[in-house]
Parts: sequence; C-alpha cells; structure tokens
Amino acid sequence: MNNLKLISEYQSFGGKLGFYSHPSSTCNGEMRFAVYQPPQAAEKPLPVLYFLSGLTCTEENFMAKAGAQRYAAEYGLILVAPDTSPRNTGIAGEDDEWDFGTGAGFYVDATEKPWRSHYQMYSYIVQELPALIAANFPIQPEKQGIFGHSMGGHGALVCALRNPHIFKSVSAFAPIVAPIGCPWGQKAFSRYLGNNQASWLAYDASELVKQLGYHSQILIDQGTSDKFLTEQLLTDVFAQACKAVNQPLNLRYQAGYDHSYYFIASFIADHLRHHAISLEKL
Ligand SMILES: N[C@@H](CCC(=O)N[C@@H](CS)C(=O)NCC(=O)O)C(=O)O
Repeated sequence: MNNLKLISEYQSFGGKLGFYSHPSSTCNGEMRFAVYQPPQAAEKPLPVLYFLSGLTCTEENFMAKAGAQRYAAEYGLILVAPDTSPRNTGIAGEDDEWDFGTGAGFYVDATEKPWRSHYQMYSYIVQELPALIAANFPIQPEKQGIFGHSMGGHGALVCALRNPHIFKSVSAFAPIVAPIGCPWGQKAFSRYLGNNQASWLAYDASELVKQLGYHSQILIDQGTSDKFLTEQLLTDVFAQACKAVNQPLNLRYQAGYDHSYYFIASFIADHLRHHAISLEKL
C-alpha cells in the first residue's frame, strides 16, 4: 500500500474508520490522515470528501467530534481528514505557538526559511494526498469535494477555488475567509510567505473568488456567537466579494452557535448532503 501504515482501525456505521501515516515527499516527513470508508466502499468506488480542520487540530478531531460518519454511510461518501501541519520536523520553535507552526500549517506552501523545508500543506492537499487516496482507496477520482472548519475552511475554499477541476464541490464551517486582513492570517502569511504581500493573494479566498469564481454554489455556515467572527473570520468580506462577481453563495448565519464542534455537528448533515448532491450530478 504505497508505504501507508495503518495505525488503528474502527468499525463505524457499518463501515471502517482508519488512521494512517505515510512518508510525505511534499512535506519531507511523516504525515497522518484518517479515512472513513462507508459500507458501500466494499462494493464499488465512491465519491470522496476531504475535510480540513482548524487550528490545534489533528486528523482525529473531525472524525471523533463532527458526527459525519452516519451521513457518509447514508450517502455513500468516503471521508478523508488530513492533519493540519507537519509535526516533529525539528524546526526550532515549531511547537511554541498554538496559532503558528505545529497544528497551524494554514494550507500554504511556505517560501520562507526555516518553514519551507516542511510546511508545504497546499501542495500536500491538492497533489500528494489525492494521489495517495486514489492509489489506495476505492474512490471515483472525478468526484472529489472539499470542506473544512476555520483555518481549514480557509484551506478548503482556497484549494477549491484554485483547483475547481479537482475539487468539484466546496463548503465551510466558520471559515477564515480573508486571511490577509485578520491577525491569524497576517501572522501566518508573514512568516510562511514573507513580507511581499502580493504572494499572499493566492491564498485569500475573498481575493480568489473575485478573480476566479467557482462553478457551483458555495455553502458556508457561520455561528453568530462565534468569538472569532468579527476579528478573525470576517465572513462578510467573502459575502461582499461573492456579491461583486455574482458568485452563488449559500451563507447561513446560525443564531447562537459558537466556533466549536458542537456547532459543526449541528449542521454536518446539510454539508454532506450539499456535497452528495453536487458530486452525484457529475
Ligand atoms: N486554542 C484556541 C482555540 C482553538 C480552536 O478553537 N480551535 C478550533 C479550530 S480553529 C478547534 O477545532 N479546536 C479543536 C476541537 O475543538 O476539537 C483558544 O484558546 O481560543
């Protein structure tokens, strides 16, 4: 299996959830991810949905907390949840901050030292991981979607907007939609990408949607009681950008919900349905 190592496996909703590690040529070290294969995967190839997690997460948070497996089994979708950064790279200070370095790869290809030797999460998500999944799991490569939460919502939007031929449906929970304009994004981009802010634009969903658009409706859920909404997430910047270019956007402000997985679990069924319908149409 291509150097894939199965770390642990669990039966779930009639299917199986596996945690894997593999040597990544893109990130120059071991990377981990989780895959849920619903029962239908034993019979035939299925569409696949990538979930990118937020700051501080590993490949486990989504699988343990979102409650997605029930709906993946219902719709016949394979779920893939990668880790949020390289780990144990030996780069000095990688574990010092919760919003930078380990657990905070921001789904960019770092160009700055010392991060660039390992922190290549954009290429990992759009190239190495899909190739590895296609080689080892019963997926339909023409039916791939992507979604994510917070930093992972930013990653999902950027990966889909830049690669609509790979990721044919996209949605997000509480995404960072304008990283060039918020403290989390500015901190990460200045250190991963350097001070030339022109290079940041390629990783800003609100800029990208104006330049590139997307071929189908984007679904976003955002809690109104999310403590990160006004300073970090800046949801309205993306709404305005979509409006300016007539990009179909289903932005749902969910009253009283915060930033947690309790919020994600409340709306996960709608997101899997959104992807199942979009990918089924292909
Ligand atoms: N550590 C941060 C919060 C980090 C956070 O909210 N992380 C989100 C993603 S941005 C998450 O999913 N955390 C892991 C979890 O809830 O399982 C704080 O103290 O405010």
